[in-house]
Amino acid sequence: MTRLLDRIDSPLDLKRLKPADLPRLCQEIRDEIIATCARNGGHLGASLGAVELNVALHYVLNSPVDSIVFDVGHQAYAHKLLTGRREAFQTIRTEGGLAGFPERHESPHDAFGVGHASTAISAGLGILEARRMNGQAGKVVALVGDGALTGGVAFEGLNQAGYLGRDLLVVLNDNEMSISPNVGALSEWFSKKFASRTFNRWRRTVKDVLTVVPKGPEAIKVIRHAINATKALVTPGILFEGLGFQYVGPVDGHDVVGLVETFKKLLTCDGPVLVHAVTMKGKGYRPAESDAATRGHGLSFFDIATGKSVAKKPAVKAYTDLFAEALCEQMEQDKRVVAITAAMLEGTGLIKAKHRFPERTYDVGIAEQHAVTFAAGLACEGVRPVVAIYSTFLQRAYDQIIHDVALQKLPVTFALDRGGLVGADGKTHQGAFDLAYLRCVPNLVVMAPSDENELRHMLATALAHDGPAAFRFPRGSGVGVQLDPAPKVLPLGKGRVVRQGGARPDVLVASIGTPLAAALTAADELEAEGISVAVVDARFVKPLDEELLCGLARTAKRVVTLEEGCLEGGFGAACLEAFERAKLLPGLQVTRLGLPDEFVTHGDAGKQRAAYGLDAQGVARACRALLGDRAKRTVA
Ligand SMILES: Cc1ncc(C[n+]2csc(CCOP(=O)(O)OP(=O)(O)O)c2C)c(N)n1
Ligand SMILES: CC(=O)[C@@H](O)[C@H](O)COP(=O)(O)O
Ligand SMILES: [Mg+2]
Repeated sequence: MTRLLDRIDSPLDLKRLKPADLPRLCQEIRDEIIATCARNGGHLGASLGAVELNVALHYVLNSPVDSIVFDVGHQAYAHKLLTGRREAFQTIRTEGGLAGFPERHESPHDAFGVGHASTAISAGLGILEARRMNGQAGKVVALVGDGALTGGVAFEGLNQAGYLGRDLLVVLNDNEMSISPNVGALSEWFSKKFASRTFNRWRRTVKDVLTVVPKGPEAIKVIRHAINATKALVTPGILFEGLGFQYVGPVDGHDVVGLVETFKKLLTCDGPVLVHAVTMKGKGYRPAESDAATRGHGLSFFDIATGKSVAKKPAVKAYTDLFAEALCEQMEQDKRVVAITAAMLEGTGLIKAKHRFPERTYDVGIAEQHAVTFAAGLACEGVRPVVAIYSTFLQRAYDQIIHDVALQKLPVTFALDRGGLVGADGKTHQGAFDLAYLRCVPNLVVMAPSDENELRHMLATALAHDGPAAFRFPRGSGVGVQLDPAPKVLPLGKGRVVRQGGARPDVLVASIGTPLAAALTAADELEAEGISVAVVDARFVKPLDEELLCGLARTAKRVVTLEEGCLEGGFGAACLEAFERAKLLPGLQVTRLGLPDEFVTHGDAGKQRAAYGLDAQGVARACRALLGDRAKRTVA
């Protein structure tokens, strides 16, 4: 039997199906998502859980005249399949293939680009308002998860949407999960939904009774008051009603035919409406349903029959695990140390701390801004908070870092995971900017470890420092070095010479963070060609070891700086500023290696490193280029 899915080249084809065909289509979409994620990895659980919501919305809407604005965008796989990208879907998250998240340039049906959480309501409202101003038609639906609703910006959007009273439809996709089980008072409030089903039944009964009892105005007032009072006790709806939304729900988010009926009705309503759909993360695929926080959220390659990963197990421990162990070690020794994550217990490794020190490990929800200011408050009272957030997500909390922490010199430690290239998640998730965005903040110490030992030492250094400090480390495996017996506190602002390169090296390679390994391999290669290379591991971007770097640069006259971060304002830029201050410019030849001034797309991080010249060959090439004819002669 041919698949219904194969007949759908655009949402218009979907509308040709009968409602009764939709459950079969949903099953076909699920199979396609599972098969593709098994090959490419991807956000399986969120996408499986939102199949019916995607299908029903496209069935009733007229995209791209009408827009679905996704939150995070990791639940949009069915949307991609229904909007002319069925064939390309198998390339998702791979080099040159479809992005894992909605991207405006990829399709006119991707109304808003996304990857970070909590943006859909604000963006959707903006789109709707612009259409009103331009006299354009087009409905707007914001599809938001319960996790995303723990981010303050979602409420900022609700606040304005309720006030403006525009016809925005917000679909709350409530699976009681963020990546881990959703946390917080809001999440507990939502769990009242089951009680609210009972309430809805009771309200219907009361309405039936009211049709038969005599209707004096006083009696009706009393009964209405009683209904509202009861409702306040049992439904999550009053929260949204208080914000000016009409609340509908809870509805079954997997009943595609029911959803079509509900959406049809709600899209004719005036004013903002929030429909509360109850779904299950990983729906329809047992391994993802039963292990929603890990297998259900995001996976690399897996075996469809068992759901077990078939990705090669790395021989060396990941930096994330090492960081988590180092943090537990510090928490063990110092009761003042607490750990904070913004909904990323698994991703940051803090789940280890949560198990060992539940009272001192906080998951604050997808609320990076709050995480940082909460840490600032803790630090005011002598607590030593370690805020573990991915480099890309800490961008959310920039003013909090500056205004709440650095300005007051509060001893908060920032552990930035996923610093540098991240691979398949692409543009929205690259840890490209951290060194640049942190370096310009006064009072902040900024470090990047080159291996596992350095990471442990930098955590100890940050905690020993009476002020704010940050260090960033990459996604993936460490180098595999033997661990020192104990972490050490490093001298602030001091780099280390890892390779002397003789009394008069031909080139200085100044490296920050894990690219050091590439610098050392390049130096070996160049030495075999008769080129002597000094290699410095700067350790600190701020304070920068200007004395060391300028001293060596003065001798070598040629410098290659190396970082896995943006060139604009990053480590290399810091070195240039130092050289300028030391009056070494002009007179010094400097090549800066790093990420270019563009958003780096999804692909294989290793290949991307090579393409940007950040691997050993790239470093060697840059050194040879600085030596020009001399290098050519030596190589010849
Ligand atoms: C600002 C930000 N912080 C953290 C993340 C990482 N993250 C991706 S999905 C997710 C959970 C989202 O939960 P929810 O919105 O309920 O969607 P679900 O996965 O349950 O469908 C988190 C924390 C992110 N994308 N953006
Ligand atoms: C959707 C999202 O933002 C995260 O789930 C992200 O994909 C995490 O990726 P890793 O934890 O595998 O780096
Ligand atoms: Mg959720």
